[in-house]
Amino acid sequence: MPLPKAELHLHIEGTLEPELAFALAARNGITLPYADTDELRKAYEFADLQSFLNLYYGLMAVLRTEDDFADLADAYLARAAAQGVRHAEIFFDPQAHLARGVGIGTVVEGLGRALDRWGSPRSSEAESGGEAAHGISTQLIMCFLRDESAGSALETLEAAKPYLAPHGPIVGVGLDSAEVGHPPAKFREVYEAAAALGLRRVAHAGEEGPPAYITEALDVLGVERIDHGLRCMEDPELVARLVRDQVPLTLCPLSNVRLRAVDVLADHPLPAMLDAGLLCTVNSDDPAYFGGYAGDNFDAVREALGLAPERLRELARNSFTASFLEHDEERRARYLAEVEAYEFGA
Ligand SMILES: Nc1ncnc2[nH]cnc12
Ligand SMILES: [Zn+2]
Repeated sequence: MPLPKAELHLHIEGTLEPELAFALAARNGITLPYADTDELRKAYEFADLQSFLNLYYGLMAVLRTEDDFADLADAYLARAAAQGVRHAEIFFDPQAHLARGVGIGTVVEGLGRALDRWGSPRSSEAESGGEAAHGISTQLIMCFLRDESAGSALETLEAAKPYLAPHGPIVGVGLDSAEVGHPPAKFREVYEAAAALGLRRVAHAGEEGPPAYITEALDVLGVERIDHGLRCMEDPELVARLVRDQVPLTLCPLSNVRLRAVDVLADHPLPAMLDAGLLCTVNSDDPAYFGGYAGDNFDAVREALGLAPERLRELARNSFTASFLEHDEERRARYLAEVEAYEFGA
């Protein structure tokens, strides 16, 4: 049985496996610029974030209908459940779909169908095929593309209004896409508007961009978690602040290797970050592209960095502590109790 965990940094579009991409392309009459899944997989050699983003946005062409988004989320949730994920706060990129004529309603309604299906225990599946016996609680976080304009982000927030919590599944806003040259302050106004709507706030910062972007995301955007935050380690004062305030960092170790933020996993600063007292979590980012889902990331850091079982338990505990479960503290307590009761090697 895998260690129970929450996944807090997961782009649903980044769960599009090559097999599903080809199936959706066929369903939608789209010709992909790759002969087959092998050729597509061979293209997953990334020099940096931008080279990944180019392929990632291109492949999204196959996502057109509510059914496509439902199938995408269904496939992710099945894999995540099998790897011990109990709760997932899922990013999506509405602007990347709107640019192709796919409205936010299609995306959210489609994703929502799968999220609802997985929201409760699935004992019948466990009985029939040994699949995960538990459901997954989920929330959606809509990300603004930081290489698009602030005005476009504001329009996107406006379009999302029918789907916001507490009536809809969107609980928060995030900031993703090409980081360097697009500092957080560009999005001050839309984050203020999001706060006024009662939305939670997170942002990618310090993945490729400098530690100053992390500080700016905290000070100007008022974010509650930093996505990645890897480069905080270059600024001891910033580390001291993140430790003091216990600001969660949603690290993505396999992503960092594939996008060349670190050379090899054995060089990842995760152990030093934990030793410093940072509230680290381990997540998969874009698992279809980076070689593994949440549990695979846990396994990889255990092997490459020699993390002891109690360190892994700390990471799992942190994932629930850092999750946006304030509306359901009973559930959070139940998940945390599962983490404490988990027996390694069992
Ligand atoms: N790792 C990442 N960084 C920034 N934007 C992204 N969009 C999807 N994955 C991303
Ligand atoms: Zn990300």
